[in-house]
Amino acid sequence: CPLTIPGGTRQSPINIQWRDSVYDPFLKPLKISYDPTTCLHIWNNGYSFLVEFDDSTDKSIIVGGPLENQYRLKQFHFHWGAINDWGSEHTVDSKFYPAELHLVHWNAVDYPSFEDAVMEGNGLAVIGVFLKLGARHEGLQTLVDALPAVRHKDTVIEFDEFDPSCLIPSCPDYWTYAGSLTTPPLTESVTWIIKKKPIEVDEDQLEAFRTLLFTSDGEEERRMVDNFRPLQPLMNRTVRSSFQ
Ligand SMILES: NS(=O)(=O)c1ccc(C(=O)NCc2cccc(O)c2)cc1
Ligand SMILES: [Zn+2]
Repeated sequence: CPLTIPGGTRQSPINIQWRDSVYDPFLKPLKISYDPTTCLHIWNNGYSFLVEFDDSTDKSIIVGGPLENQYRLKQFHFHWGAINDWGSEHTVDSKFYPAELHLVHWNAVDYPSFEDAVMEGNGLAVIGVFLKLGARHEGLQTLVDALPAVRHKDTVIEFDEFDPSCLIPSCPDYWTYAGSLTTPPLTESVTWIIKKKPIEVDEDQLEAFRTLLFTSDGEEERRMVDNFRPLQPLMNRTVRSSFQ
């Protein structure tokens, strides 16, 4: 079944060709309501650093946009480059951003667990936010200050009272398309919602991401950079926009 076999028909990331995206007037505004008390910890999983949330209730959810029902926030993480010329997973008109934020949600209405939802075509919804070089981002700084404590793979620290909506641009415009996870198992279960407007972060904040390591304590150090998947073919898909 194409849903679970990578090399399938709806792989991510893709290049978003602005002029080929189709305005869909029936797309609703995306409603985001996160409860900062659901924030649990930050951990370095050897691919990226993730901030994980308690997803045992509907306290932190998104609804609307292209989604049929509400989805629960499970974690967010980033992808970035060794230098500012690349690092994002998606591109816009073939332009890379230096980093990209992914807020990962799962359909707890139709499925009993994240592990089940990840195998279903409508199981996940990921909000993608581009990061561009500019002013220092105060909300991101609380995260950056915690990174030295998760420098090595498989390290974790408690992290609470963080509201990730501070990392999402207020401009409501987004693109959306049917895609997949961008790391193994690459399952084709993601409704992607890519915000049109990037957030601004400064050079020191991007450099802080690059001080993380793919490797565990005691192993030969390998800097955690360029943790983005190559672009995948669009195949028989249309990217819709919520804006004209
Ligand atoms: N970069 S991404 O947002 O596409 C992405 C989001 C989540 C995950 C993820 O949760 N991987 C772990 C996983 C996957 C399938 C089943 C599991 O139990 C865990 C991977 C990539
Ligand atoms: Zn990701």
